[in-house]
Amino acid sequence: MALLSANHLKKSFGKKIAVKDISLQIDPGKFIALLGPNGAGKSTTISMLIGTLAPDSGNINFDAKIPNAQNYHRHIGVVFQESVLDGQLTVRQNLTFRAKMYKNITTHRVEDVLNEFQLLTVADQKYQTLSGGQRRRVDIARAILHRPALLFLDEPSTGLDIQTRNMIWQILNRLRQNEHLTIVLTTHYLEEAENADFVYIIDDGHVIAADTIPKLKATYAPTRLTLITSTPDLVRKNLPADLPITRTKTGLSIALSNSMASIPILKLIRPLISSFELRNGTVDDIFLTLTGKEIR
Ligand SMILES: Nc1ncnc2c1ncn2[C@@H]1O[C@H](COP(=O)(O)OP(=O)(O)OP(=O)(O)O)[C@@H](O)[C@H]1O
Repeated sequence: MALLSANHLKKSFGKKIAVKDISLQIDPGKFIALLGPNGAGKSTTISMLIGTLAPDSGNINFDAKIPNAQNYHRHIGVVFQESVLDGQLTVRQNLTFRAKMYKNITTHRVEDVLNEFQLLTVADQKYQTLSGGQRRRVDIARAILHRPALLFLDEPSTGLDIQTRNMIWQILNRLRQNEHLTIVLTTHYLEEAENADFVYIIDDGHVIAADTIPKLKATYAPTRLTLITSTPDLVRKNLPADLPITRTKTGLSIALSNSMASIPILKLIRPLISSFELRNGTVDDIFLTLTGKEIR
């Protein structure tokens, strides 16, 4: 049973149709990415999923364990693009204040989370004096304090350096493993979507593809074997006729399902080529194939 499913969501702001038709399903324990360029409709979708914006049409269904909207917010954590914390309060005060909004969150839990997010050294520093990466860690710490089943992250890495991004993902992956946390991420960082269990590619208010990364790559961004040769016709004659081969300036290019499939091919034509190149498909290639444009 899906934790959450959305069917044919649509949302306009005046004449602007931000979300035209988005359906998606969030299964427990999974890491789901909504990938798309600026303005694709990701944040608007998240706002509808978390209940802060009502769709014009379409519906959202919750798992039976989350019977009504009042209960729903206890099961979710949200990290918004803009922080919702008080800059004048310290990190510890912000988290303690948040903890008081829930029953059963002990001081011990606040300290554990500070420790988990490596924030103890800045715990008594005002939030507004923190670096961007430290702030983001506090934002996420706030969002998971009440142990939500489902965490929404709206472009959490924008503007962060690679070390901070890696650190945040180490913590999130630990939470996924230890607490079975389900994550819904919006991003335009292709490398971030690469680790997701399932990806919805969104463009211009629509889901234009939805699948696992390996399946999306196989369909829209195959591994490509490029053969450098001065005798392309001869090489072609020596290869199975059903291979998807195209001519290039310097030889031939073959689309493959995976890199291992190149081995028998290379064995067949080894004496006829001067060199070869093997390139695995990327998430970038998927987006390019689907939309004809780069994501950023
Ligand atoms: N409150 C609003 N009023 C008018 N237009 C809006 C409003 N919110 C969003 N839009 C428009 O709807 C479209 C989708 O916006 P949305 O923020 O959902 O996209 P996004 O994919 O999250 O983009 P980004 O990655 O830049 O956050 C954009 O063209 C945006 O300008």
